[in-house]
Amino acid sequence: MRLPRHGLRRVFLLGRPRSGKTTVIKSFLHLYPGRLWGFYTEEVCESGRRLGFDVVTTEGQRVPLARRGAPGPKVGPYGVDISALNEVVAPLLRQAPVKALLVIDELGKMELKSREFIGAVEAILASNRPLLATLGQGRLSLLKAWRQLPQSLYLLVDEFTRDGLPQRLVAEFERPGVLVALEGIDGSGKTTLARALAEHLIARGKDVVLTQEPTTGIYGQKLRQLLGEGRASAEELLFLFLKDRQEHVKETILPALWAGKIVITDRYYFSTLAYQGAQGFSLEDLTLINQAIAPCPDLVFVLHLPLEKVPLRIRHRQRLESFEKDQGFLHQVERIFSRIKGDYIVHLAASQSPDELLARVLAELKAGGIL
Ligand SMILES: Nc1ncnc2c1ncn2[C@@H]1O[C@H](COP(=O)(O)OP(=O)(O)OP(=O)(O)O)[C@@H](O)[C@H]1O
Ligand SMILES: Cc1cn([C@H]2C[C@H](O)[C@@H](COP(=O)(O)O)O2)c(=O)[nH]c1=O
Repeated sequence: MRLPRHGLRRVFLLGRPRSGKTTVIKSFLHLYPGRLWGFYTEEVCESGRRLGFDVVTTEGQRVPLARRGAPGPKVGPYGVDISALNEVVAPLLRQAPVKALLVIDELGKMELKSREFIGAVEAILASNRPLLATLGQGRLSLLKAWRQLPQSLYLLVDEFTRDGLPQRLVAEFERPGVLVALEGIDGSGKTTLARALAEHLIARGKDVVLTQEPTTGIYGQKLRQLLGEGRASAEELLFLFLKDRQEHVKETILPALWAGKIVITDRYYFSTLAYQGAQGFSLEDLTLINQAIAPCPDLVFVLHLPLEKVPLRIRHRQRLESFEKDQGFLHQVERIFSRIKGDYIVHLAASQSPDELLARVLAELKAGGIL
C-alpha cells in the first residue's frame, strides 16, 4: 500500500439505498492491486423479489445475513442472523492482517444489531487503519457519529459519481505519484507559483505534470466561454465544473499518479467549494460530490491576497471573467477559502514575493516527505 500523504486513512461511501454502493465496492475489489480484507453484502433475490441479504467475505465465505420473515432482530421485513455477524463477520474483522486494507460493506442497521460487530468496527476505527466502508442511512446514534469522524473522507455514490468511483478510490490507498493543488481567489498568484514550482522540480529531474482547471477540454472551453460572457446560471456552471473535473481526473490526474509523477494542479475542487459555495450551494453537498469524483490531494496550498490588491494584479488582462469583476462576490469566495481546514491544507500570504512563496512551498513538500 503506497498511501497518499494527506493522512486521511478512512473512506466512507454514502448514498441512498440502491444507489450503487455495493457495485462500487465489488468493482474496487477487482481493481485494487494490494491485499484486501473484509466483506460485502449481496441481495438474494428470487423471481425478481428480494428475499434478503448474504455476507460475502474476501476469504471466500458466503453466509446469510438476513431473510424475509426469518427469526432474529427485525430490520423492516427481514430477520437478521446475529450468529453470522458474531461468529463469521466480527472474528473476520478482528483477524485482519496488519498490512491489509479493510473493506466493510456495510455499516448499516442490520450489522449494528450485533455488539460483537460494533466492537470489531470500533477497534478498527481506534487503530486508524486504512478502511473503505459503506455507511448506511438512518438516525441511529452510531451511524450519525460515524458520519463525522476525523481523518476521514466521505464520498457520495449516485448516478453522477458511481461510474468513475472505483478507479478514483484506488488512488486513496495506492498512490505512486503525488498530487499538489494550488488554490486562491483570482489574481492571487496560483499560476505564477505553479509554473515556478514545476520549473524548479523539472530542473531537479522530477517527472512533473503541470495542469489546471478549468481544463482545455470540451467542458473547460465551454466554461471559459460562459465565464467570459457572464450569463450562465449557477447550476449550469456547477454542472460544467464537475464534468470538467471528472474528465480531468480520468484523462490526466489518475494516469499521472499511477505513473508516479508529481501532478501540480492550478485550481482543483476547493475552487468549487469556494466559488460555487459563494453562489449559494451547500458546502456539505459540494464536498461530498467533489470528493467522490476527485482524489484528495496530498497537499493543498491556498493563497490569500487582500482583496484591494486584486485589481492591480489583474489589470493587464484583456477581458475579465465574470467572477473577477465582482469584489463582493470575491469577498465571499475568500471567506470560504480561509475556512478550509485540514492537516494537508497550507494557507499562504500571497503578498510575499514569488521567491519567498516558492521557498515556503518547497519547505512544506520536504516536511511532508514529498521531496
Ligand atoms: N507573489 C507575487 N507578488 C507580486 N505579484 C505577483 C505574485 N504572484 C503573481 N503575481 C502577479 O500577479 C498577476 C496574477 O498572477 P497569476 O496569474 O499567477 O494569478 P492567478 O491566481 O493564477 O490568477 P487567476 O486565478 O485569475 O488565473 C500576474 O501579473 C503575476 O505576475
Ligand atoms: C476550477 C473552478 C474555477 N472557478 C472560477 C474561478 C475563476 O474565476 C474562473 C477561472 O479560473 P482562473 O484560474 O481564474 O483562470 O473559474 C469556479 O468558479 N469553480 C471552479 O471549480
